[in-house]
Amino acid sequence: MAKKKKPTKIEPKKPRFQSAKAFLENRQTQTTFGLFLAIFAIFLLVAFTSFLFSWETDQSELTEFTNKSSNVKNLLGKIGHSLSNFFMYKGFGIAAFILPILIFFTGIYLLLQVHLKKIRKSWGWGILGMLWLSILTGFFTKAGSLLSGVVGFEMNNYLQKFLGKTGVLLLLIFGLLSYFAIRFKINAHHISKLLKRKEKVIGQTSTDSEKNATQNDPVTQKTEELSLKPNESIEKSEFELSVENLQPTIKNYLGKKEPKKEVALDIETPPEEDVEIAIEKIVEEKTESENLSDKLVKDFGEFDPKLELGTFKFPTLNLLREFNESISIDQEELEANKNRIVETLNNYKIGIAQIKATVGPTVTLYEIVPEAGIRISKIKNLEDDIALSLSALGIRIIAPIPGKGTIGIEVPNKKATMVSMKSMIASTKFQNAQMELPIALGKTISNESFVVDLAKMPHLLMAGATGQGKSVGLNVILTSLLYKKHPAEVKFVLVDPKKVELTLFNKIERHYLAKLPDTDEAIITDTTKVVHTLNSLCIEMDNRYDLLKSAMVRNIKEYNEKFKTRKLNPENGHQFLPYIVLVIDEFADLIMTAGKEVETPIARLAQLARAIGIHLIVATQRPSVNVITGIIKANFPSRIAFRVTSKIDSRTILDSSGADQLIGKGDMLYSGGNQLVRIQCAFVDTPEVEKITDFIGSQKAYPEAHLLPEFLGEESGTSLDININDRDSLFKDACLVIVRAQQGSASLLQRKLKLGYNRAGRLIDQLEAAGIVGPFEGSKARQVLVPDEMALNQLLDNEKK
Ligand SMILES: Nc1ncnc2c1ncn2[C@@H]1O[C@H](COP(=O)(O)OP(=O)(O)OP(=O)(O)O)[C@@H](O)[C@H]1O
Repeated sequence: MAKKKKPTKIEPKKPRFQSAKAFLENRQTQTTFGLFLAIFAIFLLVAFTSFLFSWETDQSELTEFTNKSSNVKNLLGKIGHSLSNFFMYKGFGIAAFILPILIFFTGIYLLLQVHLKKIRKSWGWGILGMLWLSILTGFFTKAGSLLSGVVGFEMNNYLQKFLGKTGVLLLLIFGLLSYFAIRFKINAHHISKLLKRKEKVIGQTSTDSEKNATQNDPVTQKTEELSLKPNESIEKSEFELSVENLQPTIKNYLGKKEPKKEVALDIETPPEEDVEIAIEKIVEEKTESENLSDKLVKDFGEFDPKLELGTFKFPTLNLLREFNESISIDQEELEANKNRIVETLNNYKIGIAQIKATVGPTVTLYEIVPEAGIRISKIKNLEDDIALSLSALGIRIIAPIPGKGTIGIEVPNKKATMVSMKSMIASTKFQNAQMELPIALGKTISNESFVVDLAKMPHLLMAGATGQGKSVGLNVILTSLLYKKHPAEVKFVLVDPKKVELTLFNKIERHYLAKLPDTDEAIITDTTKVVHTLNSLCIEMDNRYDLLKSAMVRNIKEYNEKFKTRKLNPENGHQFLPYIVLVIDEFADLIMTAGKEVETPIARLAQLARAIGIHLIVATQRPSVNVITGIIKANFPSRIAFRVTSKIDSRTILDSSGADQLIGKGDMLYSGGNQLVRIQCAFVDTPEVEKITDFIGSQKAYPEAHLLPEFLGEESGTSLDININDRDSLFKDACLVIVRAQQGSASLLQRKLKLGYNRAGRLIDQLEAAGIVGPFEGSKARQVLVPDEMALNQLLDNEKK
């Protein structure tokens, strides 16, 4: 639409006109412009009409345009007069009246948002008409006449020099006839038909005998018949019909040397010269001048996922506590540490060229430039000795500091400074973070706020011995997201086997939590539900991949952008996809009770879920290899280690030592792939979290928590008539374990076969059905009914018969 209006302004290749284009396509702009054109057209019309009567008297005033004392008679003043003078006198004479008409309709079309294709055509014809009319008027008038205007007269004059008067006249006639021919699609047939119609009218007044003669003339009769509309029936006498059938229609075609095939096909058609083919009017298929989704966006604006909770208010900063966070630099402490470092290194014959201290919230980094020729590994090997001589816990030596040619020695401060959540949330870095899921973790050693994007991580593994700040860390992550993301944009799935850590988030269930259908509590505390939820998330993941595929995008961000700009039809199942953050506290506990049943879906999610916006945060107290298995580790490139008790644990989490030298209380190492960063985790207290969840919880919420797809897990069957073919693939192994141990317990199977509780329970049921173990006996293990392996084999063989 706008293309026509101002083509130069919306040149699509030039992105700098993007905003101008948006401005021109804006509904309000178009309405205003349309109104302007309509009013301007009326202005011109009045001015032109008035000009017809006043032009001669007003002519002298033209030079006095700015002179206030001079007046014109034109109803629309000097401007009206000047415009009329320009378009009529100097332009096209009375033909200029076409101009306001064209402008008026353009304005109306813009107002009504009608397709502008038609008006484009009208402008073409209008301008041609204006030229033609002005030449015509110029033909009959003298120079200086208002009828033809200067343009009309001059053009006429010019043409006459080449074509002569008669030539110009013929040209004008030709112009007029071609106009009718093109515009109204008039051809020779129409004219002949018209003439015949006239004849017919005359015929109606003639005598009966004449009428019969006409009827008997098959040619006339046929023409008339065909010129009738198809639904107009005419009664024919038998005579007429027989005459019609007798017509040797083929001869006419042969005479015209039509190709044989066509003759054969058209053999039934009446004589050609009289047949008029009714050409169905070509209906031009409606086209849209702009992309429909653009139009939708223009009319309704972009889709706003936040609209349903449009009044939602983000938690305010004053809900968070303030601490005294100014780091006090203890000059004496610094000096003493420096002296001891220099001394210790000198004892080992390591000379120092330069030393620099950076005081962080919990540790101070001494950056050392050793003298030339000193081997870095030598310093690294002296780590324990230096720590001893500095008599401090948690010395960490970074040799060399990546990206710098220096060696770092981190020494804990005597007095650690707390990093409050408030300072993190208020930091410009967090506030201005253009991230999908920004997390304000804490402050680095150089006191910089450390903000990371969970969406880029894309999953986070968190470990640390008990009491070192893991739960606080999880709360920091969740709080960061609550301060930055609208309930429509992110949903949490919380797994908390300890049942205490994340309970506070229950208050925001209908805002931020996701849960399985038909469950009461959104926060998951029992293992069976965890397995179901993980499998349900896998289904959600598959569904989301299908959506991405059908939308032809690569990730959730592109998908949501496409959805927002209304390029995806909700009727085809498309919807705005919120990010899903799955938080699992006490992962070790889960792995112990459910084993592979949780490991497999977690690994699957971790491997595939990044593109579709499902992110995992897994926390564990026990960073042993049977909890953080290779498969889990491989899929969690981002890891956080709080203080752990051994170097081995540190290696399990970070693939390097260091976490064992941390000082606890939120002191942590963050590994985002290849580099370790020491961070003092922000501190958020339970009362603070409570205030935030209260603040959010008291606001208008969705009717229910975000529902995950239903997962129909195979519940542990209790029916004893289990089909042999439906048995678990590990049934044989389970039989052997039970018979050998002579103990019918599910936990034995769990341990020996590394199974989850559910599966082990199912196996026991199958064993009972097969008569290998006895019925359930409360807390006691079931009785084993098969004494040894031989008896077992016999039993199983008998079953097959
Ligand atoms: N970032 C921090 N800044 C200051 N103190 C902290 C920080 N994080 C934790 N602490 C202190 O450590 C204590 C224990 O933290 P937290 O409850 O997070 O430990 P945890 O690792 O979750 O322990 P557990 O595994 O037993 O639940 C807190 O009560 C607090 O006093």
